[in-house]
Amino acid sequence: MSKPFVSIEQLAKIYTSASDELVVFEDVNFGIEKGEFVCIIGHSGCGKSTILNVLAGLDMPSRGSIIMEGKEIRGPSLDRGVVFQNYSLLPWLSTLHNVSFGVRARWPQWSKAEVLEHSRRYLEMVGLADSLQRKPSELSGGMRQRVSIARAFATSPKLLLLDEPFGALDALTRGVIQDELIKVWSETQQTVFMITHDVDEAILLADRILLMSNGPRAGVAESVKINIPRPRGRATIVEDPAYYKIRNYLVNFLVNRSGERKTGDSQAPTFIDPSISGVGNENSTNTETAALVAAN
Ligand SMILES: Nc1ncnc2c1ncn2[C@@H]1O[C@H](COP(=O)(O)OP(=O)(O)OP(=O)(O)O)[C@@H](O)[C@H]1O
Repeated sequence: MSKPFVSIEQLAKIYTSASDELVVFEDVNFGIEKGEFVCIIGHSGCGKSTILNVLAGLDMPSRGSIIMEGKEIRGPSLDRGVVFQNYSLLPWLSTLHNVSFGVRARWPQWSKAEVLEHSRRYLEMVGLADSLQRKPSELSGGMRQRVSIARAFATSPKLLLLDEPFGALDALTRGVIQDELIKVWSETQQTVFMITHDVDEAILLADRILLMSNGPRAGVAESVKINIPRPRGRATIVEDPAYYKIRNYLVNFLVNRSGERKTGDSQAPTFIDPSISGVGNENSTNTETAALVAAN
């Protein structure tokens, strides 16, 4: 069988001190297909950001490797774009130049006009056409995160890594930017790996959700297929018959099963399709439980 676009193989992260050894996660194996939107969910400290940082080339695993298009990831590259929760914009540059900075680095042969036109187009997609000349300090948190998203997509990375990009935003802004992310993603069909603590956000955005067991010695326990048809919208997705089955399944895992240890974990995570009859009928529909999980 051919390898997926990105292949995470036997990944482990271990911190050692003079007196102690912390195995954050081990035997992590999964693949990401080209054009796929994959979300990863798990309780705090299980190692989600570490996995994302290894994918970005910003951290090294203690064991195992990540192979992208046949080549091992060993450092940062323009092939991989990252959006962090804290925006990380350059404060002295305007909105437009925060985006064009990356675009110019990506396509050095382009003329200045081409670079600016391309950057402007992505800022328009996220609703910032009227704020091109503003500095980050003159933007709200939501607007700053839109700039980060435009900047990441504008350089057309082969893999886009989103580390809880909406974690610091209020619920209303978060919803609007989720819609914008869906719009940009459906226009570009880029491959996305995203960390979120929000079960509803993951169902809205993902083709597949990876569920991590708790650390230490965390692992990717299950891979949950989200077969709700696209386009998806926040208002309409709840009407899909599969929605609550999937949601219940995820909440049940996080509340009741994420602490379970699997033995012989070295294989791919169990593949689950909660829309199939008999799967995901756990009784945990209430919003409070989901909010609790989202906050953890
Ligand atoms: N330099 C370090 N030395 C020791 N332990 C570390 C170091 N960096 C991270 N850790 C530990 O690694 C674990 C995983 O951290 P990571 O940030 O990847 O988790 P996470 O799942 O993304 O958490 P959260 O959801 O809270 O962001 C944590 O327990 C953290 O304390």
